[in-house]
Amino acid sequence: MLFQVQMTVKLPTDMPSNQAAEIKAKEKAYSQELQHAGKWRHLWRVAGSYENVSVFDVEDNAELQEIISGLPLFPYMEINVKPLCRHPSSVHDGDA
Ligand SMILES: O=C(O)CC1=CCC(=O)O1
Repeated sequence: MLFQVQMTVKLPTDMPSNQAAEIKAKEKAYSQELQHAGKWRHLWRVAGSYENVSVFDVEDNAELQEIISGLPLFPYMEINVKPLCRHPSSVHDGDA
């Protein structure tokens, strides 16, 4: 199942920079592991904001929830999830 997930990062302005850097490093490692595993299929920066648009390929809603709630930045993000299905005019296979 494919999902578009939009994540907007809102770190507290008073968070010490070393703590922020540590969380971001953990987030990077976590996301790269999932990208290598094929679960996190796309990761795009929204130009001009601390926000990304991602596409996840997961078994079900429960797996998506597990992945998202495990994000090190999860406590500091607004997250919007949209289920995706194949567009009838797409020339690509259903594999996104
Ligand atoms: O910087 C972001 O958009 C948050 C994020 C998600 C995966 C990652 O490595 O950073």
